This record gives sequence, structure tokens and C-alpha cells, in this order.
Amino acid sequence: MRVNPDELTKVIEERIKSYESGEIKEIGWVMQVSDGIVRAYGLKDVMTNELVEIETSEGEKIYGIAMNLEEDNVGIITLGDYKGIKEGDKLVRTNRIIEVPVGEKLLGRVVNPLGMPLDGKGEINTDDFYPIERKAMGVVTRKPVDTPLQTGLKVLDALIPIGRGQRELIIGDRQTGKTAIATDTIINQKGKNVFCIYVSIGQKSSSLARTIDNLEKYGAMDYTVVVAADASDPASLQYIAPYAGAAIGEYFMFNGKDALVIYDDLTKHAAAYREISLLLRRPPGREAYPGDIFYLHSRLLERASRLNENYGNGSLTALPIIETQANDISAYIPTNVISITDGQIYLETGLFNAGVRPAVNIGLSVSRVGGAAQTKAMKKVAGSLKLDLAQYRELESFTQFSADLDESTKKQLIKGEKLTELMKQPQYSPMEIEEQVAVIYAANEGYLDQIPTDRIGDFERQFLAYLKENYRDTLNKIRESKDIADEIKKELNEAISKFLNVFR
Ligand SMILES: Nc1ncnc2c1ncn2[C@@H]1O[C@H](COP(=O)(O)OP(=O)(O)OP(=O)(O)O)[C@@H](O)[C@H]1O
Repeated sequence: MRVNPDELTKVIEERIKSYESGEIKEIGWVMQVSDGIVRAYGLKDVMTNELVEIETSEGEKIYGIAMNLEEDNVGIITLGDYKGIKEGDKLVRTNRIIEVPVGEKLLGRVVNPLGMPLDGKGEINTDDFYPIERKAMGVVTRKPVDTPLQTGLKVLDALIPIGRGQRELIIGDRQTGKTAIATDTIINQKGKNVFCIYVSIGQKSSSLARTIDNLEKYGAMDYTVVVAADASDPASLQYIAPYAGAAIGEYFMFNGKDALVIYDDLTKHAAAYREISLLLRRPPGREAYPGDIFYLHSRLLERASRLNENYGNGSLTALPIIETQANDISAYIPTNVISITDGQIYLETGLFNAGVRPAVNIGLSVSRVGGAAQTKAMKKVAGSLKLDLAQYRELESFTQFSADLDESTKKQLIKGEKLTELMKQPQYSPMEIEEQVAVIYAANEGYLDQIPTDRIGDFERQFLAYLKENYRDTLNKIRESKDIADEIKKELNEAISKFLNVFR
């Protein structure tokens, strides 16, 4: 790019002027502006990712991030409406990277990725600011995941458990209940001392509004922050949104608390970054994504961690969401994120349409570290459940030949069918861990065998109501001891037998 001598003189003059006035601030000039990308000259010492202020001729201030540092110009992504920017407008360095307000004052609020309120509830008065980009905590500061993060969903807490500080991917086609799992998990954190951050990236405003409504309806906004950059926001805001969410979560983690952050969804995040990269003329790679697309998500997800006692014992759990096309989990972005996370919850359209909701494909879903954090009680009951469901999956394809099957295979199939039915759970009805243990225990002990499959939902509901009324103590014992000792088993057996006499 050629710089003409007039422009150079202008820069030098401006520098001399600012020196005389006593404030030394590096300034530059807009050379070109298109599609939200500003090319500027004069910002010789600007740092990568530094925030710069663009002053338009109308006196408006627009912020941007220096992304491309080239020999004779700087490529800047603008963080707002860039329509007012003209060639020749002034840019000023800020010597800072972007920061967001953090802290408990944000709870219950909906903010954009710069921390500005979007909910019309007034200013957020906080003195704490965190940079949106931060190097993930090192290995000496961490400890293994050892505490469960209860989702309140039987199928997850029993079979694909998540631990505090873990990164578990939620992956599936569109409309398979990905957001539903995330919101149910947030709703279940009520009273469990986990602060939640829901980051919405590139979603329709209507979907976001529905999610916020539901969080409010179930009282979850009291401990939740929503960071939103919807589909109509510029790609630059969508790009920084998850980093801002991570920074808000880190505040809680560094202060010894537990936090949960949901990135909904990283597919759109990758697309926003691709848009920015192409406009910045970075070389495109596979599927036109830039070469550092892996780093985009790995540096984000590495920030989720479980700190050890010397660092305050806090944790940040991340649940990123990825949308697949036609169930293809081996596509570029999905495989990247699968390899970064500690497991995935795989949702399937086929199951969803067949009424198995949450539509978790148990065979393809794993949690690589959460098992270590599962309570003893859950571990004991989930063990045989896993085995029965795995056997059921193997035999499932034979169901069409049911007439020719031997007795034991038929029995296995029926049991599997009942367990699958038991794993179903409606939205917005998270269950406490002791309730989950009790119903799964009943299933393991074969009590469901006498109940027709279409009545399993009724059985579960009525049985839990019965337990709460007549066996509160037993439930409390499971919760407190986190185990299911022989004495508790005896009480449960007694409860189930008595309940079956009154079950209609
Ligand atoms: N467990 C469930 N029981 C009943 N309905 C459910 C359940 N989970 C999700 N749904 C319904 O399925 C629909 C899709 O759910 P959701 O919006 O969570 O899916 P998604 O995969 O996040 O979709 P999108 O592709 O729009 O992001 C919603 O209408 C939701 O109410």
C-alpha cells in the first residue's frame, strides 16, 4: 500500500501538536473503511488486540480492535456502527485491551460483549473490570475435577456426568434441544452456589428473548448473567462475546466461587471469525476458515478450570454448544471442538422426533473426567444402568424379529425399553440427585418390570411424590451421605413395595 507524502506530513504535524500540549498519545488516520474493517496508518506501536478509539468527523467515538499489524497499515475491526467513519478520521491508541465489567452487580443483567446493558435496567455500577483475553491458568494452579455439577437431568447426571471445572460439549443438529439442556442446567443451579453466564452468539433475537424469559420465569436470573451478541450485531461483537463471558466467569472463579458458562453456539462464533478474517484478507484455509481457527476455541475453552486450594478453590465449567449439519460430527469445526473438550453430549434428530427427550445418543456421548466427580450413590446405581442400556443398544436392531427371539433377549429388550423411557424428562423440571438415585434404584431392582412402558412417566411422578411425603428422611440421607448404604437400600425397597400397592 502506498502512503502519500501529504498524509505523512499530517501525521508528523499532529504528533508535534500533541507533544506540545503535554499528552503523548499515539494517533493515526483512517485510510480506508469497508464492511466494518478500518485500515489505518500512523499507529506504529499499536499492539495486537489493542483497543483503539476512532473519532468521526461528527464527533462520535467508535471503538475498534487492532487485529492485523502490517508494515504500513493496521487492520482494525470496528465494534459498532461504522457507517459514520470516513477516510481521514482520527484514531487514538488506548494502550489497553478490551475490558468488561465483572462482579456480582452483573447478576440478573443482560449485557452486550462490551458490558453495556441491553435490558434497560440502567447503568451497571461496578469498579471491577477484567480483560476479555487472558492466558488460561497454568497447570500448577489447577487440581483434578472432584465435585459434580448437577444438570438435574437424569440421563446426564447418571450416564454422562459433568464435574465443576470441566468442558463438556453439547453437539447436535438444529432443533434437537441443545439450548434446552443448557437452560435446564442453569435452572438446576438454584441454591447450589454456582453463578451462571449464558453467552448467546449470533442467535435470532426472538430465541434469545425466549431463553431470557424462561430463565426469569424459573428464578434463574438471580444468579445468571446473559452476554448477548445476536445475529444482527456486527461479526466483531459476536467474535468477542465468548471471551467476554469467560472473563465474567473468571471473576467468580478467582474469588473462590463456582461458575458455569454456556457458549451458545461456537459454530456461529467460528463463522463470525471467518467473516472477520476474510475481510482482513487473512489467507483462507479449509472451508475458508483461517489457519488459527483451532486456537480461536482452544484458548477460550482452556480458560475453564478447577483451581486448587492455594488459588482459592474456585472453578469455571464450560458448556460450549456446536450445531452440526445432518448429524455430521466429523465436520471441521465439530471435530476441532470435540478434541478440545473433555467429552460431548450428542443429541440426535431421530431420537428427538421419536419422543426421546433429551435426545441424547448415549452410545456416542462421553464424559472423560466427570465420572471422577460423581457421588458414590449415583455411581453405584448408574453402573448397572449403563450396562443394561449398552446391551439394549446392541440388541435393539433385532427388535423387528421379536417373534423369533429367545426369552432372555426379549427380557433384555423390554428392560432397555423401560430404562429408555425412564431417561426421558420434560423441560424445566430438573431433579435433585437423591430423587434421581431413588428412581434409578427402583429400575435397577426390577420394579419397573411390572409397569407398562407407557406408564413409566406416571410411576416416576407418583413415586417421587410418595417418597417426598412418606420417606423424606431416606431422601435426606442419600443427599447428605452421598451414598446408598444397605440401610438406605432397605428403606427404599420398603418404600417401593408399599408404593406399588397404592400406584394406580
Ligand atoms: N426435554 C424436552 N422435552 C420437551 N421438549 C423439548 C425438550 N427439549 C427441548 N424441547 C423443545 O424442542 C425445541 C427445540 O429446542 P432448543 O431450542 O433447545 O433446540 P436447539 O437445538 O437449541 O435449537 P436451535 O437449533 O434453534 O439452536 C424447543 O421448542 C423446546 O421446547
